[in-house]
Order: sequence, then C-alpha cells, then structure tokens
Amino acid sequence: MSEPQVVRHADAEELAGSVALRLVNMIVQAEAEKRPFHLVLTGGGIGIATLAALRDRAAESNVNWSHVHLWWGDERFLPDKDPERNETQACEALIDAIDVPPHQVHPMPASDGMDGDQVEHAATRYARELTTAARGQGPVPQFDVCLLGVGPDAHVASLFPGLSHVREDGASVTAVHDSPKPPPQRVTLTFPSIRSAREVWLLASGESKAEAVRLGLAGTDVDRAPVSGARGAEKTVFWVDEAAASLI
Ligand SMILES: O=C1O[C@H](COP(=O)(O)O)[C@@H](O)[C@H](O)[C@H]1O
Repeated sequence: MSEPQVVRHADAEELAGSVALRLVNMIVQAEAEKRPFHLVLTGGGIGIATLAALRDRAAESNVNWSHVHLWWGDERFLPDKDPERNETQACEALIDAIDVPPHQVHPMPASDGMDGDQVEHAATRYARELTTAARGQGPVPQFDVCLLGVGPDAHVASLFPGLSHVREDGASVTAVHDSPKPPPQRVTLTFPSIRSAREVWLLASGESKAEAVRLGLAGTDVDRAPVSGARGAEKTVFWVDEAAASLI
C-alpha cells in the first residue's frame, strides 16, 4: 500500500478542475498505450462536481472514451433514476454527455432491478460483473483510478465508522443495511477492492471535511475513520481545498 500524498487547491472549483485535468491526461495516455482505462466513480458533492469538470475538460480535449470503463465505488440502493442515486447524478454530470460505450458503464443495481429490493443479491450481482470483467485475473478488474469522496464522519464509499463492513475481506462487494446516512440500504466496494486500485484519490472540499482528512492522514483506526483504510496499490492522493486542509 502507498503512503498518502496531499495536493492542495484554493477551492472546490480549482480542485475539481485539477482532478479532471489529471484524469483526462491519464485517459489519453491509456489510449496511446492501447489499453483499457478502468475508472471507479464516487458520489457526493465534490465527487459529482469533479465529474462535471471532467465532462468539460474532456470536451475541450476531444477525449476518446472508447477504451474507458466506468464503475462505482458505492451506490444508494434506490429505484432506477432516483435523483439520490450516485448513478443518476453521474449521468447528469458526465455520462449522458460523453460517447462511452454503454456496455462499458457498470452501474450498481437499483432497488427495482433484477434483484428487486434484495440488496444482498444486488451486491452479489455486482461482484459477479466485476469478476467477469477481470477475465480470470482476480475478483475485480485492474482499476486505474478509484475516486472516493470523504464524508464528514470520515466514511468513504459506503464504509461507515463502526460498521462491520469496514473489516470485510472475503468479498469484493458488500451490502449495507444500516447506513447512518440515508438511505440505509447501500451497495459498496470493500477495502480489498479499493486497495487493489493502482491509484486511490480521496476528494475533500470544505471545512466539514477537515477533521476527516486529518484522521485519514494520521492513519487512525479504520473502525473510527474508514478513510484511513483507503490506500492505492501504487499511489494515494488526498485532493483537498484549503478549507478541508485546515487541520493538517
Ligand atoms: O453518501 C455518500 O457520501 C459520500 C460523501 O458525500 P459528500 O456529499 O459529503 O461529499 C460519497 O463519497 C459517497 O459516494 C456517497 O454515496
């Protein structure tokens, strides 16, 4: 696992623009190297702002999306098109505006999908989809970048402080029944999946995230601060604005 680096920007807009620019460069580089690019998306305020910035920067650079695969780090288990779903928000901010092949967009199941309201089955279905895409190389494909928002309570994805899922190491994806942040039912990647990503990028904007950022960098116990468990295989970057960096 990699040691975290910190990249600071003045505010949320600069932060989102900078992350988007770095992503555009990596997507272009993967294309030049003729390899797929697997990107894990996040929800949340700065997460969705970053996707909107990525849409704009990618349009300016005329990015080719044909080799890009989009996955999610977590999802709120709600009906398809619900405005609170991370997928719905990502579609509005980015996906509806780009030419990524539809079969390379991998949303987590909705609560009115094939598994109905069975969130455990939905998690199992997503784990299978990941394994299929990994083509025998492991439980999940080689994620190039895993984007993660950071909650004020120091959660990442849907791994919340004090919940047992934080310690899940036998599955790539797990169902959450008792999220303290609504909705209570969620689907989330587990830490082994997150840590298998080449690069894990934590996005934090605003004063309400300052303590979580401090705990995440201090390596606090993951049961108290799950953000501490989010590390990439090759690189871990905390992308923060000045307000989120105010305690480090
Ligand atoms: O519920 C969630 O919250 C976090 C953070 O959201 P924020 O609005 O406080 O930035 C997000 O990263 C996660 O994907 C989402 O499901």
